[in-house]
Amino acid sequence: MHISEQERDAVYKTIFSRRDVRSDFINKSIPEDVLKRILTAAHHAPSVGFMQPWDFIVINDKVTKQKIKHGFEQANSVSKKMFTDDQQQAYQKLKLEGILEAPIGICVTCDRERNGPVVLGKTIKAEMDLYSAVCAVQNLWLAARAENLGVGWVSIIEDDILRNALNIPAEIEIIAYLCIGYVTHFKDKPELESAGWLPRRSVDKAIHYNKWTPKVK
Ligand SMILES: Cc1cc2c(cc1C)N(C[C@H](O)[C@H](O)[C@H](O)COP(=O)(O)O)c1[nH]c(=O)[nH]c(=O)c1N2
Repeated sequence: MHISEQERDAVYKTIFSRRDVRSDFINKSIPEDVLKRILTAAHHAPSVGFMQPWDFIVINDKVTKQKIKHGFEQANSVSKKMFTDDQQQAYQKLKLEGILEAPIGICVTCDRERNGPVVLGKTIKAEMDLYSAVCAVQNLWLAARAENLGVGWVSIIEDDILRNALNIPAEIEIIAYLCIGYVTHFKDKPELESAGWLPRRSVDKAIHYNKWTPKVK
């Protein structure tokens, strides 16, 4: 199947305008068919040995979200103290989640035992199932952007909070908690860039030919 120039441009537009959304969610529900499309896109991610190790828990219950928000708050206050005094000042101004504002949350999990103990492509590097589940997250993130839905990844939370709130057994790995919803707008730049936390690194510094070479940050 040939991809036209216009279709190619739409893919790049989606990639470059995707944002991690925390503060711009609006109170508008996501139609079932739209949700199904983005989850189907996630489900079509590449996976080691075609293992498809992911599951998607859709959270729309307020009490459950409140438990998760509380878990974030606890983890965030611990996290803040890990930074230098100057960084702490900047850190506390950042909004790092939209758990209650987003109409739904999606927890992406990884069943490491799916399809048995020996998996094609995972025989030497056991962590490949986890990376596969992250590929599903990225597919979801981009599909959501193409649907004009914002997504925010919340990783400042202990797994046990999500396990208890969402009934996730110990043998299932937690990959991501995502907040999803329609937004007032998509910001032009990452919030951490606008806030002066870190600049975007030049792509040329990330590209190496033939061997890894140390480069300035
Ligand atoms: C694995 C992982 C985990 C997190 C994130 C991302 C990823 C990939 N990001 C979002 C992150 O800050 C953001 O992607 C970068 O700042 C770049 O911004 P854009 O995504 O381009 O808007 C994120 N953001 C946030 O506000 N709270 C969080 O806990 C996390 N956790």
